[in-house]
Amino acid sequence: MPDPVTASATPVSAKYYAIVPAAGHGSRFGSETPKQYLPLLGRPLLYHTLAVLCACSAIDRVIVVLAPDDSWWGAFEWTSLGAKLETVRQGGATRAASVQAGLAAAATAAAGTDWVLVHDAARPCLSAAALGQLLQTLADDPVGGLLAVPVADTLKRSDQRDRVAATVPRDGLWQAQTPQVFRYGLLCDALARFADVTDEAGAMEAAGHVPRLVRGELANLKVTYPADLALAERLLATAPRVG
Ligand SMILES: Nc1ccn([C@@H]2O[C@H](COP(=O)(O)OP(=O)(O)OP(=O)(O)O)[C@@H](O)[C@H]2O)c(=O)n1
Ligand SMILES: C[C@](O)(CO)[C@H](O)COP(=O)(O)O
Repeated sequence: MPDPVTASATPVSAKYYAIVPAAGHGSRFGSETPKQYLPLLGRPLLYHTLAVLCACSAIDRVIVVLAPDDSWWGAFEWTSLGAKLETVRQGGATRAASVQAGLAAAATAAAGTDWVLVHDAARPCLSAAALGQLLQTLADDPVGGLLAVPVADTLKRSDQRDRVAATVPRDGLWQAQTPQVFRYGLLCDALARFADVTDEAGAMEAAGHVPRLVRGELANLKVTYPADLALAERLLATAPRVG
């Protein structure tokens, strides 16, 4: 069966670069060890995140953005993930700044029409199927888009005493995930102009583009609080993502 990604109509010359911002401190998680290095099924959480990207045949390079003072990366063994992996120690004060450092690292080789996938270090449960679906759906897209899931719960807005101020209509609301995949040149331009955003799609929207929402999986959760790590472990234990 042909690879659903490489068999798409994207010109063969278009390359795919993955950027993994991994320079956060995990303040909401509250651990001394940054959450991306916490153990998950015997390996650092970040290993699982990178394994799915490194195993994807369409992706040419996987650029991990570390904090300049990161003292954790060197303590682990990453060579089994293969030759696509590289690091830059230029993470910034915000996620957007870290992503921009990754984009700069790709600059010497990347063409404006190449694709760049940005994927949170803190999302270790991305499945190869969801990644393939994302790339296949966007293959002919002029702009790009992101994995997301439609909001499934009733939404409440709170007042300052944690009492309900309003019920918010959820029609048309989605939870944004990563990877977020955009044309390299468009994303560089958008983030250079609009860096006060929490995701790449936000910068693209501010620049006047209309990112496409591609339905993902709830299992692609972001490890934000300690309970998320236990959930991620159960998900990965019952459905390994790679190998
Ligand atoms: N200055 C920053 C901030 C975040 N990130 C990365 O961006 C992703 C966003 O996830 P998030 O849960 O917000 O991570 P943290 O910023 O580490 O967490 P917190 O906001 O709780 O401090 C993570 O992979 C994180 O490492 C980054 O590379 N550089
Ligand atoms: C990019 C992101 O994962 C989309 O859901 C998310 O916004 C990043 O985390 P943060 O908590 O907003 O920093």
